[in-house]
This record gives sequence, structure tokens and C-alpha cells, in this order.
Amino acid sequence: MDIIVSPTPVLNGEIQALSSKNYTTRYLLVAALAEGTSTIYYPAHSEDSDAMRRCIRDLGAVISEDDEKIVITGFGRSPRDVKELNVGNAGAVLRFLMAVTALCKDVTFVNTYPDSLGKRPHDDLITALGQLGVEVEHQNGRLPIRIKGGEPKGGKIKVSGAVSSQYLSALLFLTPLLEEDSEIEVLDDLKSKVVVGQTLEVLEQAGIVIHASEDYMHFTVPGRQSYQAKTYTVQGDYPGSAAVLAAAAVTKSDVAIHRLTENSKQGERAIVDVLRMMDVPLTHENDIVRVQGNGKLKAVEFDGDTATDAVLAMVAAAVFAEGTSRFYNVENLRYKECDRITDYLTELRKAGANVEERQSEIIVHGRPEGVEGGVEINAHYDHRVIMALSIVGLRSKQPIRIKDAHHVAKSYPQFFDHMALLGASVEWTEN
Ligand SMILES: O=C(O)C1=C[C@@H](OP(=O)(O)O)[C@@H](O)[C@H](O)C1
Ligand SMILES: C=C(OP(=O)(O)O)C(=O)O
Repeated sequence: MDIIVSPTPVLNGEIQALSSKNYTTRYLLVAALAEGTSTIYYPAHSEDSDAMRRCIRDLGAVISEDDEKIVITGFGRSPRDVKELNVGNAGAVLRFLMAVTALCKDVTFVNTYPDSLGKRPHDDLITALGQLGVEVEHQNGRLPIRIKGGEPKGGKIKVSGAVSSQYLSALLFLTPLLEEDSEIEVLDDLKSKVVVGQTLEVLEQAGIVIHASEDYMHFTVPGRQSYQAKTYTVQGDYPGSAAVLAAAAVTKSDVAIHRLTENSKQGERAIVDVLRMMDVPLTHENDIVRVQGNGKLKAVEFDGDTATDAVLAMVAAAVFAEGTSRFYNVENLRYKECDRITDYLTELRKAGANVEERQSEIIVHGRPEGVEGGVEINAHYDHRVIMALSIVGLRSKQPIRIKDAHHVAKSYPQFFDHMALLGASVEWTEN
């Protein structure tokens, strides 16, 4: 399905934030790794969180669900010996489960998105699992991937964090269950470091003890631990909400999003600070972010690695700012659902934006007068590209058509319903 986004000068209204994708995938996993019965209130419903549900069920978790909660009886340290797992297009789900299935005998992760997840690299995690004696068959570091696990013991592990933090998070979920204590050293650099804070927070809630150095480059993990069955509540999702807030910032608006925790560990809460730096009128009180946009924005400079999943929305807002904005330290955007620098900027340019790329930077020369639009956008299978181009469409002179916009459901299936509710002119159409 395609979506047509037409010029929309005004947005008004209130919505509840969608539930956090990153917390949902993590709570589902720690519930599956516990032996008792856990309850998760307000889990996200999206393709990625459904992928984790499906895979933990295949691995032996027993699940029941109603409108507000999911109840999971886990398989502890003994997942069922499945033959195949399908994670859809979910990178984090794949990486976390590549580590956990080291406890299985022989599992193959199939390749159902050859042009998206199928192109993403997993070499650094494969190397780290090799240090635990886990044999991995792969296609040049990519899917399909076959894990021949069995009985990894723990010990010393080195893992690079230069491409993704998900490899480290994956090892942090696995190692507490192993026979021996583990020491994990992060090599090179650690990208998306803030997300590791979310992993550690959830592990602690699940009763797991991990000793982390302050810079998250070194970890001591006692072995023979057990995940405890607990009750969890998922907070609102900043990365998805960032797109709605950026849309409000580029229009004349009065938009409020509820359920956005002020002291959240989600780095993407920086959308609030970045819009403030851009002179967008907003408040953040009682977990409600309210933007009263006047359409005027000022350029900004920002270290994007601290808020990786909100950068595309920030860039879309900067397209309409006065002056030149710079988003730096964002190289790992190249290893996401698409190359979120080259592919994204190609689509922005099509719509009429004035943008430049460096290996690890996005530079935006703002066009407060608006952009031309009137084009067809390739979504590159990327939910965040779809949301970001929708923001641009609101302030284009001619409507833009985003091809295959249904991929927005990877993280935020109700995005266009929320936008329509706020008054955006958006219309689904067959492709
Ligand atoms: O651990 C996680 O759940 C995630 C980590 C981040 O990836 P990288 O560490 O690859 O940047 C983020 O972009 C992704 O959406 C979810
Ligand atoms: C990159 C993302 O997800 P993942 O890496 O889990 O596929 C995302 O949600 O923007």
C-alpha cells in the first residue's frame, strides 16, 4: 500500500504514545528466559514486537494476551529445539535471539527480507559467539544464519560495538545463564550506548546481576543466574513519537502526546531538547509533551548517536529550519533497515530538500519557504524513512506519494491513524 501525504498547514489534538518497541522486545525476552509466569502491561503491537512474540513462542514460551497485558510462562535456560525461526525485519530481535539460541542445538534464522535485514551485517556477534564455542554458519555475516549451540560455558568475550550496540545487548542476555562467569570487553567503540542502559535496566528488573564499568566498555557477568518472573509496565515510545512531534514542529499546531516519561532511559527523548534548541514552543510536564508550533524553526547541531532512532525525524524538521543544521556521529545509520544516510537523503532530495552527506554526518540547508514535493518516494522497507518523509510532505507544495508505506508497521502501525486524527491529510491507496 502507498500513502499520499498532502500539504497540511495545521495539526491539532492529543494522542497516547505508542508503547516502546525496545522495552517490549526486552520484557518479552526476559519473561521467556524466566521459569515462572511474568506479566507485561501495555506491550507494543507492531511487526517487530510480534516477531519476538512469535519466536519466543516457537522456543517454548506459553503466552496469553488481552487488550492491556500479555502473560508469559517462560522456558528458562531450556528453550525448545526448534529448527527455524523467522524474525521478519527486526534487527534487535534477530541479534538477541542469535545469542539466546546458543542454548539450542541447531536453529536456522531464515531470510524473509533479503533487501533489508538480509543486507545487514552480524559479523561482530558471530565472532563473539565463536569465542563461546558456538558454531555459526552464515552468508558473509548475513542471513540465513544457522546457530549450532548446545552448551556454551561462558568465559572471556570480546565484542566490537562499532556497528551496533545490539551485539553487546545480546551477550548480556545470554551470559547470566551460562555455567561459568563471563567477562565482556567491548572493542573499538560503542555506538548507541544509551540503548545498553535500557538492556541493563531490564536485566536488573528481571533479577539479574551484572557489573558494568561506567563507560559500558567492560562487564563482569556472574554465571548460573536465573531470570525471575516479574510484572512489567511498558513506557511510551520516544522514537515513534519523535516523528509526530517533529510533524507538529513544522506546522502551526497544538499537539499533545501523553505517556512520555520525563526521566526515561530512551535516548530519543532528546527530541524534546532538540526541538527546544530549534526554538519550537513546547512543554514537557506530567509525562505529556505539548508542541504549539508556529512553523518557524532554527537550525541545530546535534550528536545523533545519543538518539539514533529519532535522527531521521529531527532531520525532517531541519529541512524547514532557518540556516544549516548538522547531525554528526551518525555513521551507524548506514546499517539499519536501509542506508539511512545515502538512501534517506536521496528521497529527501527528490522531495526538494537541500541536504548533503558525509560518511558519518547529515547536513541540512534549511528551506523555510517549503519544498516542492509532487514526487514518488521509495520507502526502502524503512518505517523511519516513511515517517520522516510524511513530515516533509506536510509542508510540500504538491502532495507526495510514499510507496509501500505499509512498512511503517515495523514499529508504529497506527502512525497514519494518529496523523489523520491530528488533522494531517493522509490517504492510503493501492500500489
Ligand atoms: O537494542 C535495541 O533494541 C536497539 C538498538 C539500536 O540499534 P543499534 O545499536 O544498532 O544502533 C536501535 O537503533 C534499534 O532500533 C533498537
Ligand atoms: C533500527 C531499528 O530497528 P532494528 O535494528 O531492531 O531493526 C529501528 O527501529 O529504527
